[in-house]
Amino acid sequence: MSLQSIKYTTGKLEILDQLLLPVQSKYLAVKGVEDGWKVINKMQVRGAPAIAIVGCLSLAVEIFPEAYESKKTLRQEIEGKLNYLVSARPTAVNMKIAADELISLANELTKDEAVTVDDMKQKFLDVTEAMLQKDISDNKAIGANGAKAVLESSGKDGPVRVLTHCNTGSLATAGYGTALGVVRKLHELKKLEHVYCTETRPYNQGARLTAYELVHDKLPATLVLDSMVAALLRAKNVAAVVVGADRVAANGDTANKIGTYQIAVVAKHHGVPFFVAAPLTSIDLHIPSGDHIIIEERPDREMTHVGEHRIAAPGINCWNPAFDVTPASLITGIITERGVFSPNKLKDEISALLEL
Ligand SMILES: CSC[C@H]1O[C@H](OP(=O)(O)O)[C@H](O)[C@@H]1O
Repeated sequence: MSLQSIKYTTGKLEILDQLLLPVQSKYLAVKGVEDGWKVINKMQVRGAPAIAIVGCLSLAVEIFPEAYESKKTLRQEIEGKLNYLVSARPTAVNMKIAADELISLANELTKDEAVTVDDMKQKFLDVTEAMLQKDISDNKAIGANGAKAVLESSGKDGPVRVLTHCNTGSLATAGYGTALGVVRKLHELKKLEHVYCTETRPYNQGARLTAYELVHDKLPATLVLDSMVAALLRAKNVAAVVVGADRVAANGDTANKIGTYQIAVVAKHHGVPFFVAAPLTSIDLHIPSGDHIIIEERPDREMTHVGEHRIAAPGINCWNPAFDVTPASLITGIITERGVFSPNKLKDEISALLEL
């Protein structure tokens, strides 16, 4: 059983094909940007941070063996290929933020006459490769900040029961995870009584991926159906809900896996604190509210079939949005590597942190 979603050494990138989990653990070679776009679009690799990392590394392995005649040529290659990778999936912002930062870097290096084209290529490789370790360290900080926030909100010193949705662990990131990083930290602190994970139809990130991670780590966990959340919060003394994010708007509205919004509504009804856990690279201060977030719609077949087995009547219409938007009013706190923010203070406090 491997929980390493991404394997990378300079010039070589492989991803764990998550469409085959939990039955088969198979790595796929990603030899360039075309491969990168395809494995992201097909959701063989998924999760906002993992998408950005695999996208950028797919460009790194493509340019590594190449010799470029000029910095202008290399800059054009970097800009064009990164913008193409952003198109693979529209909702998560991490790939877009990484692309914008790397294009800005390429522009700066192009203008710097002291920098050769080989220097520029090496700098691009160094910065993209650093994304792996930074993501893991960010997730460890998210875990620590989130565990503290969950315990404080519970009004007791634990152990606590938490609910999570979709997959936000090592299979959605470079390792450890965001919301599942909070769960892992609670367990490390001996403050996790139990974690409940939803199956997360139709891709089943919860049943296939989160359950896989929880069993691998031997955490006390129970899989529940998406339709069980209301009954669970009424009956099982859940202290908090902790979910991930694909894009957090400036006002704290959050796009996350479909089903998150209704969990937030049920949590509000039952007075259960609802936390979003995400790195700053999932926060998009350029959009004022969740109304501006593009929601990806995926193929009907992801709803009508499980593998090759049809489970829905032929001919029925389907609506398959991959995400929904939870309004900031339903969110207790947004857990990041730099701290936990109230949605209504997010923009001002993140701007101050980043000196925007
Ligand atoms: C740590 S980001 C995980 C985030 O991404 C998932 O979406 P998908 O599996 O479609 O990439 C889901 O929204 C998770 O919360």
